[in-house]
Amino acid sequence: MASDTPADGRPLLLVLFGSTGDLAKRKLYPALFQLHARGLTSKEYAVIGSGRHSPGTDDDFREIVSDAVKGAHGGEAPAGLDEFTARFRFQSSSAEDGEDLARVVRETREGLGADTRTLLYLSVPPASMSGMLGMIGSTGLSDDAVLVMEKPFGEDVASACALNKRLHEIVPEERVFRVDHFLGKEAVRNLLALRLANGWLESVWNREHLAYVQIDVPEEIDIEGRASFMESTGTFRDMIPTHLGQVLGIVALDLPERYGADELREARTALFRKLRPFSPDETVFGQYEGYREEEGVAADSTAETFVALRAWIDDPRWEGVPFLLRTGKAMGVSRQQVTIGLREASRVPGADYAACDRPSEWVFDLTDPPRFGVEAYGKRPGTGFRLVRAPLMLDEGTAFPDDPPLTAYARVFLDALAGDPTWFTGAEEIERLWEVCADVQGEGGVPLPYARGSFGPTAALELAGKRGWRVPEK
Ligand SMILES: NC(=O)C1=CN([C@@H]2O[C@H](COP(=O)(O)OP(=O)(O)OC[C@H]3O[C@@H](n4cnc5c(N)ncnc54)[C@H](OP(=O)(O)O)[C@@H]3O)[C@@H](O)[C@H]2O)C=CC1
Ligand SMILES: O=C1O[C@H](COP(=O)(O)O)[C@@H](O)[C@H](O)[C@H]1O
Repeated sequence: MASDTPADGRPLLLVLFGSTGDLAKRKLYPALFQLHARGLTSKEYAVIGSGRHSPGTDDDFREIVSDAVKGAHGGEAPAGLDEFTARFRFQSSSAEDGEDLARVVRETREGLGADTRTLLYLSVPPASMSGMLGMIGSTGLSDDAVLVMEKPFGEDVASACALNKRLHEIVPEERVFRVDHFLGKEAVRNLLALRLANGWLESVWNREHLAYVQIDVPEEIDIEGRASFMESTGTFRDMIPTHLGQVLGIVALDLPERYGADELREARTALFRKLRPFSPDETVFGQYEGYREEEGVAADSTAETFVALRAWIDDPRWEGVPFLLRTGKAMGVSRQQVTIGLREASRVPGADYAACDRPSEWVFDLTDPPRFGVEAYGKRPGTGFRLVRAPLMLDEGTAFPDDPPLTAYARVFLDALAGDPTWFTGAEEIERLWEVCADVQGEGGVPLPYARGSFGPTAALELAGKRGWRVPEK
């Protein structure tokens, strides 16, 4: 396993399907540039962007890439940008027609050298994955290539199983990397590291000491032009069986005896088998006010832009501990936070607990750069014996200035280049997660409206019970 090493000396050809999409522009190009700037890619490499609609000439495409990288650098061109974009070109393709692309790939590989490694990255909507795989197989594009596939993997149990079957017809599992970029986040990996490295933590990581777990990913952004994605996929499928489900897996799994890809996957799969199927009675779908007026959205759309749910794990470690999951667009704040609430100590008469409105909580910020905090209470200096919040915070972004963290997508690329599957998802766990979701999918009916800038419908606030959701700070 060589997760932290740059790609070996072999030349690299990256073919990016969905290269004009939101993900490519906001995350993939900046991430690739981060690796390029740090010398973490192969020395010799080329990128072919693809999609059904050409953005124009290769130079037009390079401008898209260039703008995306500048966008991630405060609008300025970082050093080396031209050298980076010069490696890009565009070739159209679709599920029906991939011959021109296959020819360009062959020519580019010949130019780079016989030992060129080819990485096919599918950043296309879930409904188009299967057709694209058919084309990739029939044109021979998949021969010797590594396939990297975006989430959500399928749209339900049946389509995920069918997609896995189709995938294995064209490439063996060793060459498949199913991305869930939350598993690329330093903070998510750190969650596992903290559990592995701190015996005291693991000894209290259970129902005796923990009262609840909240996995909260509110987003201030609305759909920002991604109408067709939201209309066809919705927030539930976009986020729950994927990112929030995977984070739940890392929080709740039984620690494996070895740190390795198979062991971690098995531990998550075992946990997901114990995850009780989500119940429509404990799930709230919402849609922000004004969503139906967005361009490309149906006037009577029932797509949910928000979901909150309470989940349970049927296992002695977690019996009675609610796992609260929430995410949505156009909400009051942007955060990616795991909050673990500790059981409250009994209160000692005479001390002033007035400021202790919440129990002690461990708070993990999953954003780049990551932060980990303990919300504890201590004595307020001065007269009396008044207890106050005494938060302790480790900011990993500034803690290691010589080695700043890579973005989640830079890690995803780096791991795929190094052939390290440890932080990618497996077929079985994905299929199980869709099973857990089955009773809720399609049961949402008309989602409840919520005001832009709020924290979702009232019914969702009530799911969290008397402690409520930890309100993420601005
Ligand atoms: N945006 C984000 O923040 C994130 C997105 N993702 C995942 O990345 C994938 C892409 O999302 P995103 O970029 O937002 O989507 P967009 O709708 O913004 O872009 C989709 C891209 O795929 C191409 N595409 C669309 N339909 C087809 C088709 N039928 N066949 C081939 N190509 C097609 C589009 O080009 P053209 O129409 O020219 O073919 C476009 O380049 C999705 O699976 C999503 O879940 C994952 C993490 C974050
Ligand atoms: O996969 C997705 O994730 C993003 C949020 O992740 P981030 O860490 O990249 O901000 C979400 O906005 C998007 O809708 C979803 O498709």
